[in-house]
Amino acid sequence: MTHPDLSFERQDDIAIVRLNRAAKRNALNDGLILALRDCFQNLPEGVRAVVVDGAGEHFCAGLDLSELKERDAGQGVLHSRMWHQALDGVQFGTVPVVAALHGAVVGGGLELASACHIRVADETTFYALPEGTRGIFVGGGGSVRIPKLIGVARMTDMMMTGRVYKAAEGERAGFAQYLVPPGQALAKAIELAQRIATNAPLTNYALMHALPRIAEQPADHGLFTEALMAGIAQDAPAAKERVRAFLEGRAAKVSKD
Ligand SMILES: COc1cc(/C=C/C(=O)SCCNC(=O)CCNC(=O)[C@H](O)C(C)(C)COP(=O)(O)OP(=O)(O)OC[C@H]2O[C@@H](n3cnc4c(N)ncnc43)[C@H](O)[C@@H]2OP(=O)(O)O)ccc1O
Repeated sequence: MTHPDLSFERQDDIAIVRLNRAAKRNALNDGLILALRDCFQNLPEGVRAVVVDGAGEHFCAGLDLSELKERDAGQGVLHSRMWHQALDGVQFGTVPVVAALHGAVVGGGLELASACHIRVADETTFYALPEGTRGIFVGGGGSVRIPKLIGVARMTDMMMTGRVYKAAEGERAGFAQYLVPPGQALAKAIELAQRIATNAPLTNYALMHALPRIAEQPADHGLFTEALMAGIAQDAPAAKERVRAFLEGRAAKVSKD
């Protein structure tokens, strides 16, 4: 994985993917979005969870606005689809992704954070969607993902008024599941990723892929899918070993596959 603005660090079963463009507050230009897409499409074998964070004072300042001015409507649609590909790769990829947030999580940065499965924010974090006040629209899947975290009404208010949510209010609104002291988001995200990496892969797969789909389905479809997942999951050797270990009062032998 080689891109000057995206770093990749392997730590045993987990990987840390870092936006590394601090001088521009990790603003996402086309090169960086494509690098992110390629990174999640080509995770090395054995990576069982990923942490995404940003270098410097901020997680991410969103779309690189210097690239916006050159685009017509048709190019804009394709650009948005490119972001969708990249961020779908985060949400619907192969392994769980934990976002470590600090400073600005704005615009496309919030879209990236919302594609992750768990968000840890430190107390310097703030959330905003400046798209509305800049005369543009979200294009990285935000209109689909962000209302699922905070609701349509809050998102509409943020986009219409430019409202900024500070860390604690943002956590209460639903942006983040964990709020930690300044500078501790990465350590907490790594701790969570390491814990998640010990889950049975089928469990993580079901939680990443089945759960959000079930939540969208009419009740009878959802219950049907849930029953299938319940049956498949409990039949997996990893599940049998883990339940047996609990009943026998010993540590489970955790397999790597
Ligand atoms: C429409 O189709 C789309 C849309 C999208 C997604 C859209 C969006 O993301 S819109 C939101 C864009 N982002 C912003 O409006 C935030 C702008 N930045 C800031 O408000 C601040 O920089 C800050 C993040 C709060 C940080 O403040 P501070 O620490 O004081 O840093 P600055 O001095 O302001 O900036 C330093 C340096 O970085 C450059 N920079 C910052 N943000 C951006 C940016 N978003 N784009 C480009 N450059 C940025 C800033 O200009 C400074 O540069 P210097 O050269 O002057 O040092 C998705 C997909 C679609 O299809």
